Amino acid sequence: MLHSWPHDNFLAFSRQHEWGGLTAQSTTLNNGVTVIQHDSGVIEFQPAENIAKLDLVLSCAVHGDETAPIEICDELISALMREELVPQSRVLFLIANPAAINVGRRFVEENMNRLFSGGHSQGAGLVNRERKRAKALEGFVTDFFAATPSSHTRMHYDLHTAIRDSKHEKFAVYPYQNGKPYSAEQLRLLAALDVPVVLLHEGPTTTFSYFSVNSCQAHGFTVELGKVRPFGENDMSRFAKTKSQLIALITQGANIAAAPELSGVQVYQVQRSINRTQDDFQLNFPDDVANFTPFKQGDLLARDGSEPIYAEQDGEAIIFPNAKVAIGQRALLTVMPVALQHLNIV
Ligand SMILES: O=C(O)CCC(=O)N[C@@H](CCC(=O)O)C(=O)O
Ligand SMILES: [Zn+2]
Repeated sequence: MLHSWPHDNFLAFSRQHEWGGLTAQSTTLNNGVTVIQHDSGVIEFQPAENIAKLDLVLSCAVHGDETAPIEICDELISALMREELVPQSRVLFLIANPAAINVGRRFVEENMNRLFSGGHSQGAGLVNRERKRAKALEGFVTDFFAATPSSHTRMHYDLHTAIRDSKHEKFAVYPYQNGKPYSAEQLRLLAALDVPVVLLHEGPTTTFSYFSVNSCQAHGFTVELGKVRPFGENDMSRFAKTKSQLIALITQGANIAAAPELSGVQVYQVQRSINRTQDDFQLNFPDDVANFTPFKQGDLLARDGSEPIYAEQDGEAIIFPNAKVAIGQRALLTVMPVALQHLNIV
């Protein structure tokens, strides 16, 4: 069924059609930009000529309560629709989970960011709307990147905010690279995005950003921009530098001066990804302990049933601790700082 198009706010439209399944519609703006609404929460901007040779995916609301990235994408989409911004790059915006936005929660039935790269099909016969949506989003991203030559720069920023405070307000998760080197240019672009701290995953995951790396050969990152807050409680001035860099990528492409030098980038290597396996999983530190808090070797971090979990080395720090995750899912990451010169960066 075709819906009035173009409507005056894509986020509101997407929240009205929260699980998608809509017929694609397109329009051409006065400035020659083609806009394709592939589905609810899936909108693509094609410049008349992709001068920048950058194909950029910006996703938000993989978790519905992480509102600051949703507000950023909403503002960028509206500015592009009003022709206040003229893209030189192809941009695909994904408002991943409008249903979770509508209930103000991380997810409705299942954590969408554990459903990519086949996660949506694990567990015999288990089907839910987040699994179907995750699979559909994989298709949109695959088709978006496949539509242009592999010589284009392919980038995917999956924009999040974190549940806890963090010693580093903004940081990116650099997904496992399957043995390929890390990109100096991408690290510098992240620093220019006001994201000077990077976490290197130690193996494959079922996150959205790893899907784009592993299945689309894109530069994909989970970008943590701040703290989870309800709509209207974000101090959007804290995201000004990030938003202006996103505008620069959209309007000038990745060949913009990725200003900051690598020397300003801090890198951590994930040491362990600790899953909750028992009903009685408890963290041994309070909720106000921030991401990147270091512990001493031998400190008790958590108990998984009767199994104690200790810090294995002095300075081992915690990331994303969450005792409420589903059984079998990640309850925390531990990381150690690593020197740039020890990494395979090109
Ligand atoms: O603050 C938290 O506990 C989680 C914040 C968040 O949603 N982080 C992502 C990280 C994904 C990745 O490891 O690339 C997630 O947990 O899905
Ligand atoms: Zn998130």
